[in-house]
Amino acid sequence: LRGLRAAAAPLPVNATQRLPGAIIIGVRKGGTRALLEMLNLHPDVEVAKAEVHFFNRDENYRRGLSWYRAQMPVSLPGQLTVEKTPGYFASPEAPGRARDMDPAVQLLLIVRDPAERLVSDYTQVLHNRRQRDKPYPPLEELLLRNGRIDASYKALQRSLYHLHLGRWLAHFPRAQIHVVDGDALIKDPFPELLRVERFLGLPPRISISNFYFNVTKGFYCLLSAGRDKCLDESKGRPHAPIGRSALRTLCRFLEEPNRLFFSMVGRSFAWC
Ligand SMILES: Nc1ncnc2c1ncn2[C@@H]1O[C@H](COP(=O)(O)OS(=O)(=O)O)[C@@H](OP(=O)(O)O)[C@H]1O
Repeated sequence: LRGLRAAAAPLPVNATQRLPGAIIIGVRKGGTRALLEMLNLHPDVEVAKAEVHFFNRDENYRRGLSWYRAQMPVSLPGQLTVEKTPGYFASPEAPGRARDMDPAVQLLLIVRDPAERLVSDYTQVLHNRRQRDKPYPPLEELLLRNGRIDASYKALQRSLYHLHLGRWLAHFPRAQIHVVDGDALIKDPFPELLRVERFLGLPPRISISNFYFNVTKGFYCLLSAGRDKCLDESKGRPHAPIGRSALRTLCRFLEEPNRLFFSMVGRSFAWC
């Protein structure tokens, strides 16, 4: 009955759908869903539940900002609307289009060890192929050609963070992009969330008691208003295997791209 009453309660007159004030632009498999759900714990934040793919898909972009706004949740004045589409980060068109929408939009980029990210990316594609009874080559076949890294492999391209960030920095100042450490978010999410709140100019409302480690899931899950939420089984899948020598070759290949990324963001990460 309480649920029914709540559903029937009229919305305040100033409740409406608004364009996002902050966007989680990627990276794919970096922890974008976890970050969005964690931010949603904040009372001043409303999030778009589904990925919108507005700036990276022409067929959506052509529908215009009114279509984009219609994908957003209802919010009150003073609340921040947030959406996440990991495909934005590597999209050549997304940075300019996002800037055209709002040059002041706040950007969140969650990164993760790029070798680990690549394996996670491969594992997701493999899973989707298997669901449709379609074959898919082993990871090493896609990653290596004659023992050398095949730089055209899409999942590798997506791990070259410096290339993609360079395009965003051509349209936005560095200070407008907050980098979240995705590996830290897995191990200890609360400190990362505190930094995100601060960057977004939100009062600190997310508390350590909103998080608990779920041993069965093997990840932190969320507690809010007596409700318990873990991410679904597509997050935290066992990764496909990669041989030690292939991993070494990959890590060596990533050294220079990682170094370039570190100098762009002004910090370094303990990656492979
Ligand atoms: N709390 C919590 N629970 C579950 N999973 C968590 C969590 N925090 C971060 N992660 C990591 O999020 C990874 C998936 O990233 P994304 O949500 O960005 O993936 S996607 O691009 O939207 O498909 C996913 O990657 P994989 O482990 O490779 O599946 C998780 O490691």
